Amino acid sequence: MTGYNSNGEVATSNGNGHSNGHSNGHKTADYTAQENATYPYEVIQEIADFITKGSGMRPKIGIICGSGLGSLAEIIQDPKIFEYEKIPNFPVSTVEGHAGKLVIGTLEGATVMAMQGRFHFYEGYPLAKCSMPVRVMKLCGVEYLFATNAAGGINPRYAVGDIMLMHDHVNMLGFAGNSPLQGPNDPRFGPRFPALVNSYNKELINKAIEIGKTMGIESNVHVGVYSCLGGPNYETIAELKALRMMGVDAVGMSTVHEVITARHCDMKVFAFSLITNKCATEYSDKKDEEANHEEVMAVAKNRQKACCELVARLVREIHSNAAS
Ligand SMILES: O=P(O)(O)O[C@@H]1C[C@H](O)[C@@H](CO)O1
Ligand code: HPA
Repeated sequence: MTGYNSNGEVATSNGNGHSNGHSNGHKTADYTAQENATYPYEVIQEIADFITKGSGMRPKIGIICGSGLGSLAEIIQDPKIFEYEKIPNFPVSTVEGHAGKLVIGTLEGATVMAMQGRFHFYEGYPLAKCSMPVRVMKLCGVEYLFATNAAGGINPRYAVGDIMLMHDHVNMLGFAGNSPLQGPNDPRFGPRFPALVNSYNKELINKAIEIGKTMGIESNVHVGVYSCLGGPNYETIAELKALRMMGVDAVGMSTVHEVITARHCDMKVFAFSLITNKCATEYSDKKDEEANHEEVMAVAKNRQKACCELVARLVREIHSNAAS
């Protein structure tokens, strides 16, 4: 099978389907040359076949779990679990709070696949590689992408633990000339120049607002604009001020390239940020106002129940509407 080895060269996998180039047990990013970052359709198809044949399932909804939100995948029943390391040509997760497992099974009657662990630009992966699993989902049969993330709240009205339903984004990596769609375009995935207005499905946002009301958390649910920066460093005060002036409500290091890839191949997208920290937009010497990953993980753990419930109820809505 054709793939890429850790030097970015075209490689042929061995008998057990491994060609990830990380056999020494270290979880380090599998560096791939930029020119090889766009996976050919056939390679994506092989990965999708590996998953659908291995699980005997064709999921309709794909879920990407954000930092510390891997428990979203633990509510899936009768799961078939694939470790990323065992999936041919799949990258590996290198970040704490991203387990590196693909979980396929049933949630509220629907067949879903969830990524417990996503790939970030700061891990050393090109954007096309970060969002390649979205194309795998598409060829597995996924029609709806749910993407979740941990983010810093810039909107002063947001509190730690709130949920922001994404209705738009500002693609800062795109401003810098980076896109997951760079390189040759394969029209079997989508058009060369996709439009991104209305990327976030309004019907799903409205349903999620209603679900928030029935959960009694309506005052903790917002609708806002997310921006992705490259990371891994958190933002400076000047950057946060600039983002706020641009209309950004929450900032993180993911999701946008996944959404672009999903919209390119015509998936319906629902995404939300869990606000894990408030971003200071004024200068201060207070150490406790500095963002840190431990706090992000701790807040995510505290709020995982509400996040799981929101996801499960929205999946139920989609499934019951499709069945009726
Ligand atoms: O994968 P997400 O976007 O949820 O993770 C956020 C961004 C960084 O990876 C990390 C920073 O604490 O959390
Ligand atoms: N900035 C960027 N990414 C984040 C943050 C933040 O404040 N919190 C969680 N992920």
